[in-house]
Amino acid sequence: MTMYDTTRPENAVDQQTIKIQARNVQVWYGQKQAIKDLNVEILDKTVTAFIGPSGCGKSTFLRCINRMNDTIDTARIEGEITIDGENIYDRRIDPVQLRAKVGMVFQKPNPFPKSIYDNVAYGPRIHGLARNKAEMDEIVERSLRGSALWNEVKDRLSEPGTGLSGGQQQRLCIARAVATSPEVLLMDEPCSALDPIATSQVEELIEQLRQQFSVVIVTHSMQQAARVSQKTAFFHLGNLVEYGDTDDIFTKPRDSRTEAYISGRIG
Ligand SMILES: Nc1ncnc2c1ncn2[C@@H]1O[C@H](COP(=O)(O)OP(=O)(O)OP(=O)(O)O)[C@@H](O)[C@H]1O
Repeated sequence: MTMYDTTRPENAVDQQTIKIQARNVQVWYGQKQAIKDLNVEILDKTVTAFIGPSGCGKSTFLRCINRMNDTIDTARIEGEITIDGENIYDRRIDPVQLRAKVGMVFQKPNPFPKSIYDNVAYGPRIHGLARNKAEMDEIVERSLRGSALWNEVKDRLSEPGTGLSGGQQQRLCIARAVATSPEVLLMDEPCSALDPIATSQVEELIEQLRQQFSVVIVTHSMQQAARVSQKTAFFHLGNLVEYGDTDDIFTKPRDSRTEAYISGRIG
């Protein structure tokens, strides 16, 4: 008997296509190294959880996958990250286009100070994804349905997104991220500001989203990692210590540091 439930049938990995590949990735903030020689292959149509003690580099590596670290002056990255075989740090890649393809949801729901409709329409508008109002309406509805929010907001699309509850705001942010039809969705502790009911709604949503694309989630909750992910990566002091099937990481970790973390001895 284990303390983590990894036995749900949907936790079986049924897709083996590599979506994201990182080779010899190193990241520095000024003189301080935050990621040390990281290699990993992240699968398509799979939820991958990043776990590990605070400050071990989970968010740093997550932000490498859509080049959000480009916005931090002191951050410097070496090595290679490819998505579908294409190096995302190539000079020809436009980071804004990349971020439409690799969406991100943050810890704290951060809707724009705009209407619910305009929050979702924002990305499609700047990327020219709709030719007319009818097409935009369709994208907004599809995205809100996809983030399990449509029924709650369909009669008040012109009201401010900031007027929704915390859990609704986070689902609005997920709708905003999926509106540009991304191929990868990065989630940095997406439930840490939510109550248990909103958390379970977002977790159900994650399971649906991974039918369409690759989801990578940073979480401090090992129960959550066990519930939502099929693959888990354990980080410690800037190293990716162990990566494998979630069931294996939680039931028979190979590295003593992983074992110590999941059993609550380091954290
Ligand atoms: N903008 C930044 N400037 C300088 N150092 C940073 C910056 N962001 C992160 N760091 C440092 O890089 C290291 C890794 O941080 P990171 O946020 O990636 O860890 P984490 O595992 O996501 O932590 P947490 O679980 O607490 O969010 C830490 O030592 C942190 O202090």
